[in-house]
Amino acid sequence: MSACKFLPDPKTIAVVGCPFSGGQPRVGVDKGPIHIVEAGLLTQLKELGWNVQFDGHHQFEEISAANDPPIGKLKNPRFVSKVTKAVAQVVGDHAKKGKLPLTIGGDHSLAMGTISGTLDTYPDACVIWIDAHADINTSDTTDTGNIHGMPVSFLLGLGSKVPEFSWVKSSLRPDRIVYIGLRDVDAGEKRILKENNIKAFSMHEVDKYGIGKVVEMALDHVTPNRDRPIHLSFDVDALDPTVAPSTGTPVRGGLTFREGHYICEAIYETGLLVALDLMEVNPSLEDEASVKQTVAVGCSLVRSALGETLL
Ligand SMILES: NC(=[NH2+])NCCC[C@H](N)C(=O)O
Ligand SMILES: [Mn+2]
Ligand SMILES: [Mn+2]
Repeated sequence: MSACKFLPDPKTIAVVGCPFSGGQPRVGVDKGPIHIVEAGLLTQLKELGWNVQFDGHHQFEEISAANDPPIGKLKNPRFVSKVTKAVAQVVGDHAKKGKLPLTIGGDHSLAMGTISGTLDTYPDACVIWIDAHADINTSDTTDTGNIHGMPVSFLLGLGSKVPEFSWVKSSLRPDRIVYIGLRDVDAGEKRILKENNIKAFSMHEVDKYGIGKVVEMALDHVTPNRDRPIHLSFDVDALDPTVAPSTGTPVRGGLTFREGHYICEAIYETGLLVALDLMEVNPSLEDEASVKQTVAVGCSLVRSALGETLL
């Protein structure tokens, strides 16, 4: 295992299971991590040569805010804030101990926490965000009020400040994040991407250049000298719904099975990966075969990002 330049031996993955759905309205995404672990992911990672540490899924019920009316348009703001803050702490602690945090969601609002934890440990880290969506709405631009559509704006410090989220590490620079897979971006989000010069490779660029070139260009943008720690945040809805059907906001025209895995393999090969998120697997959506397929593809994406090769 070549693994990561930033991690001491023995190479250890700290699995952070986050059964959380408060950043969006569809029930079931909180069951994602349980299904993924039950499918045998931890054993599979051990077989790749990793030490795997898992202290059980987080129990967020205790911190659920009973009285949590919207703040502006934001839904469940206190609950999302408390949970993601706890996740930031856990992810940051693991990273500071030289482990690679693997966070399994749960909805994508969790990335506010995971990336805050990464930035706290590696201030010059960059983020590669794989998604059908840009998740960069601000508290001002959001149509839905669902916080899973907003984590990136908080991390960049964009939009009106929401005191509830003042703990979020808003030190991410707009030139240290790059997107791949976008195809459902709200009008306000398009404006934000342009105004902040944020690099994004939509499915149009994947079609035009091919995934190999796109990943190379993405890496050239965020780490031209291949020396910065990488946080990979993978929303399973980046994949085409025929590949990963069980997710809350599916959008047709997505990444193929191989394109998704290629991204993960290529990022592993850089030796720069320091943290990984797998988000938005919802085992309550679609039929049993679809759930099995989505959980299996989630596991194999993670294996590819953590060193599984085809040969
Ligand atoms: N993580 C996700 N699946 N996000 C979907 C976001 C959809 C839409 N842009 C919104 O703000 O609500
Ligand atoms: Mn998405
Ligand atoms: Mn997302």
